[in-house]
Amino acid sequence: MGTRSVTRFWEWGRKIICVGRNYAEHAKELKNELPTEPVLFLKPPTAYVKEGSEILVPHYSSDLHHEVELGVVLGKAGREIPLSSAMEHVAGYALCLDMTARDVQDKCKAKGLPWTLAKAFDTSCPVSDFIPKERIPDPARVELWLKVNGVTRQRGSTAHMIFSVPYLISYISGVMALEEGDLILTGTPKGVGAVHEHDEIQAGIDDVISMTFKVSRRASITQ
Ligand SMILES: O=C([O-])CC(=O)C(=O)O
Ligand SMILES: [Mg+2]
Repeated sequence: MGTRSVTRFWEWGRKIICVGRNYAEHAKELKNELPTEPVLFLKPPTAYVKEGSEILVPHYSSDLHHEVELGVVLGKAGREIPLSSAMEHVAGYALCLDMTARDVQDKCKAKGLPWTLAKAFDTSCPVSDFIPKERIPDPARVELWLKVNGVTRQRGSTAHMIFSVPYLISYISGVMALEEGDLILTGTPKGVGAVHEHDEIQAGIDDVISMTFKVSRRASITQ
C-alpha cells in the first residue's frame, strides 16, 4: 500500500461523506429548512464512477436527479481537527455528482427513514480526476456548472456555501475520524433536476476541469 497515491483516491475504498442543504437556494427549492448544523450522510466506496463508465438509474427509481458538488480529498488523517489547521488536511479536490433518487428520498423523508436507497446505490458518485490543491487556491471561490444534453441546469459559486470547507472538515472530524483518501462532497447549489436513460451530463469548474457522463438504466433483478 506504500506506493499508492492520493491522486487515485477513488481506488482506495475510503469513505465518501456528503453534506446536504449547504446552499440556501437549494434548501429552498426542495422546501427544506436551513440547517443550523451540517446535515451529513454517507456513500459507500462502491458508489464511485469515473469518466468512461456510465451512471446507472437504479431499477427502483423513476426520478434520478443530478447534483453538482465540490469534493474535497483528504491528504492527512485526523480527529477533532481545529478550524485553524483544517486546510492542512486537504490534498486536493474533485468535481463530483451526488446522484440522488429523488422519488425514493421523498418517500424516506416522509417516513423519517434513512436516505441510503436514494443516495448510496452503485454509480451514485461520479468523480473527476484529482485536482491538486494548488489549482484551487480558495475553495470559497469555485464556479460550478452542470449541463444536461447541452442545456445549462446548474451554475453556482461555492461562495454561497452555508458552512465553509474548513468548518466542514473540523465539524466532521468531531463525528468520525477522517482518513487519507476520504472524500467530502460539500453540497449542491440550486437547479437540481431529473436525468433519463441516454442523457449526457457534462459538469465542470470554470477554468479548472470538466467531465462527461452518459446515463443508462440498471436492469432489474430477475430471479
Ligand atoms: O438535496 C439533497 O438531497 C441534500 C443534498 O445532498 C445537497 O443539498 O447537496
Ligand atoms: Mg448533495
